[in-house]
Amino acid sequence: MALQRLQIQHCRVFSSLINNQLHLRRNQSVLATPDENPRILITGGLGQLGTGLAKILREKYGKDNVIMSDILKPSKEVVEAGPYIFADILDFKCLQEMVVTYRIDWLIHFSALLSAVGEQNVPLAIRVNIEGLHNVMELAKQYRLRIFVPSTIGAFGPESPRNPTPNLTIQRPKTIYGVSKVHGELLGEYYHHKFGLDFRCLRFPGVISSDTNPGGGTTDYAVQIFHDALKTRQFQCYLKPDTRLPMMYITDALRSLCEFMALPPEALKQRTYNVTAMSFTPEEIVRSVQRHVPDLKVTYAPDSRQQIADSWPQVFDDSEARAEWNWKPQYDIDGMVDIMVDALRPKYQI
Ligand SMILES: NC(=O)c1ccc[n+]([C@@H]2O[C@H](COP(=O)([O-])OP(=O)(O)OC[C@H]3O[C@@H](n4cnc5c(N)ncnc54)[C@H](O)[C@@H]3O)[C@@H](O)[C@H]2O)c1
Ligand SMILES: C[C@@H](O)[C@H](N)C(=O)O
Repeated sequence: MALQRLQIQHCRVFSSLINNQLHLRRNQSVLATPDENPRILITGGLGQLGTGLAKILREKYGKDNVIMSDILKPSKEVVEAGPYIFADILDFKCLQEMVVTYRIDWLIHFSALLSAVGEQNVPLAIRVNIEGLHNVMELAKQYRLRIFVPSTIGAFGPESPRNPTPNLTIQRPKTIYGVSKVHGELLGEYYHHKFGLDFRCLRFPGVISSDTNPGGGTTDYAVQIFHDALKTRQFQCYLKPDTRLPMMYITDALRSLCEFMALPPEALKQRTYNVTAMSFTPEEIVRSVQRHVPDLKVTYAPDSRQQIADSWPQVFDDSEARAEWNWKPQYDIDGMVDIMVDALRPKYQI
């Protein structure tokens, strides 16, 4: 099948003579963001969120209707699961070729450097998180795509109310990650008002999952604790024991995204919503994990991530998502810990 032959390929420059406006006119009728059977492109698809989302969307919309892209070498499992294409988010032509070739309707933009790694390489974070965003936003405008760009609790700063942090409040983040996310929120809303772009954005808290390694965030201690507890029964936490942060189990996070993306445009009163499920501190998750691993020993050695965490929301107010499109999480801290331990226990054979 032609589609299968295209699964792994380096993107070629489609044509130096492509006229974007001509494409826009030709494709307007066929790329009309259908709600029932959209063709979906996920950028940064091999990360923590993309891996799980592709499975859900492929079950719902069909394997060949969900195109994964990233700059990482894919595993055999990824290749066999459906179309995967190498695509650097900084390469506009490459992204454009994917959108045209696969007749994409929805673009889920996950390529990013997260908060802690972003602080280690600010120029790269600016390129990937801001220039990359400009590329996908422009593509979505030109080809009339429905576009999802995740934001984060990291889009707030110490001047924001931290307990709780409402949907609309002052945003003065102190990381390049947060600055790039506020830029994304504002640019998306601007494109929506100016050009009618169907831009959608959820601000996620720390997401906890078992099937991929997290990509260098400040909340990732809440994933690492499971691996260390099951493997060595010892865990060193880089945050202080009483650092409270909003969190969410991945099943809830991805369900919120799928429900939000499936809403008809007229059902949305706003374009950017807070979503969350729980808030806890390191000492609270330690107690919950100790229900399964009673001899777990924990030490605390705060590092530069403490300063980031101290500037972020402690409790996230997602009442507007709950009221306006019925968002409701299913996992609390103990429910999340039970499922994480069940999922990871076989890996460490205890
Ligand atoms: N995981 C969380 O806790 C969380 C919380 C809030 C928001 N988010 C947001 O969700 C999105 C996905 O997060 P994640 O946890 O899956 O991150 P991740 O770090 O696991 O994945 C990001 C992916 O982007 C890819 N990438 C990096 N540079 C790229 C480039 N030049 N071109 C193309 N791809 C590139 C990486 O290879 C990686 O697979 C991000 O925008 C992140 O800010 C995540
Ligand atoms: C919170 C979220 O954006 C990510 N997990 C980070 O800590 O950077």
